[in-house]
This record gives sequence, structure tokens and C-alpha cells, in this order.
Amino acid sequence: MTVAAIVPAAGRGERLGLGRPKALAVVGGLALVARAVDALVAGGVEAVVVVAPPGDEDTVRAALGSRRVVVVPGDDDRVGSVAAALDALPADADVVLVHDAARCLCPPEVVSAVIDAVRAGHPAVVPVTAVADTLKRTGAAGEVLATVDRSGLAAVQTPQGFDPPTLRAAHQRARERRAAGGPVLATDDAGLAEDLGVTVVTVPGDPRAFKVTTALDLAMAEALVSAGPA
Ligand SMILES: Nc1ccn([C@@H]2O[C@H](COP(=O)(O)OP(=O)(O)OP(=O)(O)O)[C@@H](O)[C@H]2O)c(=O)n1
Ligand SMILES: C[C@](O)(CO)[C@H](O)COP(=O)(O)O
Repeated sequence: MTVAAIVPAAGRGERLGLGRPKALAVVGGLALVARAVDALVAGGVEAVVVVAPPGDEDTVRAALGSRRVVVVPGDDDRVGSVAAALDALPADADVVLVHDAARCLCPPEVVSAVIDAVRAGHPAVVPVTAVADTLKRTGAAGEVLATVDRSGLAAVQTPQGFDPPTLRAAHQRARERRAAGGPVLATDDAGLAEDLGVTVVTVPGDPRAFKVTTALDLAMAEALVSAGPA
């Protein structure tokens, strides 16, 4: 039995604005995608499928160096990119993680906690952190409509863990919804599993698993790597 992972790295990184795919941005001398793969392997992942921007597969392979990964081309959105990797998973995988290349500093302990929870029998697992800010619902003109009770809310990170049939069924349902002209509203894989009626459980996430989205995030990642192990 194998612990496998899909690393969606096919985004264009518009909000980071480097003019090249975000997964190829470098922190402490290593591309984000290489750091994300290393974190997964350190946490117990044995086989990795990286999803590259179509046309940039060789550049992504070069950034990954000698790491033993399969690289496949992605799609227009994250859901499509993860789906594009499903057929490249090892046949004997009993756990599949999906981990954003952009969450490049995820501690290995988070990875292993997600794997352990799937192996304990949970079909879908997400790492979460507490929400620190007050949350408000706003209207079209930016006016505050209501204050949201944050006590029952959590911020969701990756890696998200699944038993393979659950992840495949979740993406099959998403494909069917798209084919029928309906929207795919989920912004993560666990959301697709929820759409199937699967109960998703949580494990503790970690602030270091933040998603590099903007230039400030990239600067924070660089500072954390320069500061050394926390
Ligand atoms: N078509 C896409 C879009 C996103 N992703 C991946 O999904 C993760 C989370 O996406 P996000 O942080 O939004 O990355 P980008 O889409 O690159 O960012 P932006 O929205 O700023 O362009 C990233 O690792 C990204 O590479 C992907 O594989 N395929
Ligand atoms: C999958 C994710 O990282 C969980 O928080 C998040 O939903 C990705 O969102 P994005 O808009 O594709 O960056």
C-alpha cells in the first residue's frame, strides 16, 4: 500500500504577479513546488504527481531536479488540475493527499497527521487553523450587513487527505455537474467530497502552511526560511 499525493502547481500566479507560474517562484534557493514535494515526502508520502501548467511541464521537471515525481499537465482551474492527476496515481495507493504547491512551508507533522487520520478510517481529512479576525458579511457597496459568529468557523489548509475512491467519486460528481452546465462551487477537494455527503474531519493545521498568494506572502516565506527551523 502506498501513500500518494497530488500537487496542483498549474496556477498562473496572477496575484503574485511574477509573470511566470507561482510554483516556480524561488524561496531560499528552491522553487515552491520543490519545497512542497519535500514537505510531503518528509511527512510520509511515497509517490507524488505534480500538475504543471500546460506547456511548462519540462520547466517544472527541471525545478524538481532529481526528485522522483510524475509530472502531468493541468487544466484551467484547480479542480480540473487535480482531476488531471487522478489517472497517474499508483494503483496500490490507499491514501491520497492533495497539497497546493503554494503551501510550500507546510510542516511534515501536518502531513503525517492527515495521513494517520485517513489510515484511521476517515475518508476525508482537512488541516485547519482558528480564524483570528472578526468576520463580517458585506454588501455590494462594501457596507456591513452582519457580523458572522466565528466560533464555529475554521480556516482550511492543505494537504487534504482522502481514501482514493472518495477523491475519485468527488471529482466524478464535479465533472457531472460541469457537464450538466451547473457550477462547481467548491474551492477545495474536501468541498467536493462534502457534495457527496461524505463527513470531512479536521486535524490541527499550522500557520506555516499558509498559501503563498501575494508578494507579501513570498517575502514572509523567504524570511521564515532565512530564520531557520522554528
Ligand atoms: N488552474 C489551476 C489553478 C491553480 N492551481 C494550483 O492550486 C493551488 C492554489 O491556487 P492559487 O494559490 O490560487 O494559485 P494560482 O491560481 O496560481 O494563483 P492566482 O489565482 O493568483 O493566479 C496552487 O498551487 C496552484 O498552482 C492549479 O494547479 N491549476
Ligand atoms: C485549497 C485551498 O488552499 C484550501 O484553503 C484553497 O481553497 C485554494 O483557493 P484558491 O483560490 O484556489 O487559491
